[in-house]
Amino acid sequence: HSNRAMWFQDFFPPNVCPINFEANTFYGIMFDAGSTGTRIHIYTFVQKSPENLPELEGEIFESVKPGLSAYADQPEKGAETVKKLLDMAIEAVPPHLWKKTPVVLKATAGLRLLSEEKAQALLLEVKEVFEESPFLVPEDSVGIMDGSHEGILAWITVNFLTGQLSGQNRQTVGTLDLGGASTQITFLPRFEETLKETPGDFLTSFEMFNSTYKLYTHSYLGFGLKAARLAILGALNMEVVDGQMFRSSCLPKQLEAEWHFGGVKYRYGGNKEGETGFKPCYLEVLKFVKGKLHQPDEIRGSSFYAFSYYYDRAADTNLIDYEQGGVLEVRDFEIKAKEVCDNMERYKSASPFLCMDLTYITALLKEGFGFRDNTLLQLTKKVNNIETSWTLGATFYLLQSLGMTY
Ligand SMILES: O=c1[nH]cnc2c1ncn2[C@@H]1O[C@H](COP(=O)(O)OP(=O)(O)O)[C@@H](O)[C@H]1O
Ligand SMILES: [Ca+2]
Repeated sequence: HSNRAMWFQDFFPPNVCPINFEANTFYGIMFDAGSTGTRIHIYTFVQKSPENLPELEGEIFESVKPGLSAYADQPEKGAETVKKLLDMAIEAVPPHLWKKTPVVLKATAGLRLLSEEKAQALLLEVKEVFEESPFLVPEDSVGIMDGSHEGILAWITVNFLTGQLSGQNRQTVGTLDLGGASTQITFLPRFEETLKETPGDFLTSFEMFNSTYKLYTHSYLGFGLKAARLAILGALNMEVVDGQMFRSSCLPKQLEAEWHFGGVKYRYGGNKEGETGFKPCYLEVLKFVKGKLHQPDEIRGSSFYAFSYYYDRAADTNLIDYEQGGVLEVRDFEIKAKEVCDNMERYKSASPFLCMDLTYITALLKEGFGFRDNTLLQLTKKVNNIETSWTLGATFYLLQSLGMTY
């Protein structure tokens, strides 16, 4: 890959000069194998001049459901879903750049929760799909990502996209990611006190764009939204007896239904005779959340970027616009949880879990992380038309390791 300036490039506007265009555009393909879906991110970069960092020009994004972990017993079928997405990259990347375009897949909590054997079988099939493709397949192109990397890379993405990693006046923002099976919190501590009171494995130093950052980050496995539902129902890690019913005051009274998760069938329903509504639901949820998470004092007064299921549930209940996102206070989730849980009949056409999900989010923020009622959350799905996902941070890291950027 050559990024040397060509003597003639000043004679053409950059978008017209064909040689210039070809020499300076490159691609990176990053797969996110999440617990609820698999996603492809195809990033385009342009190196405008040899002395500057490549600029991110755009992204093509597509996703499929369910995630790889749903194919635990059919790894070939799982890899087939990856191949379908990879076909999009064949369309998107010009053929002469295929060999120079790296492709990587990182799996998160869904595969972390599978047995080693089943997870490896899935990853092996995916690796074969990559090897058969025309793209550049680096070492370690397929694997399970460390939870701490998930948080750090999402933090890099958001702070890069909001311009906090370059120029002066850097004011980085913390990030909150709520997945299906795990949840992450990441921020740059400002106070010495925070570093002192934080367990060592919650702090990670890394280098990016010629700066070193020491971040607070932690991934809580089993605290994603879907895993939390099972825990709240009391069904997590249970030997489910055939036909056993799990009931909760967070569900509509008359509800009785089935849910398939991790290859197990669960029957669940409302408290037919007993209580329902926000109060009993919050108490149920607290039993699962309280005392389980580290609470750094410093975050109480700062604002955070929040995405994934925080975003989805806020959009589902019109707390924010689905396209634009918006700014909320922590208490807005509680107000909405009360409204939904105390009027469950009115909301049951949406999702029977809406009350439980909103109550869990409220409890996670307040009692889990220890945020204040008025802590501000910036709900964001895209910045400058780029998805706020750890995948962009991971792609920077990949390009850096391949010597395509620095
Ligand atoms: O790139 C993305 N764009 C939009 N939403 C995303 C993206 N990546 C993840 N999500 C959201 O993340 C949530 C699901 O989490 P995921 O399946 O990644 O679980 P995990 O992180 O626990 O493995 C959903 O709310 C989904 O919409
Ligand atoms: Ca995720």
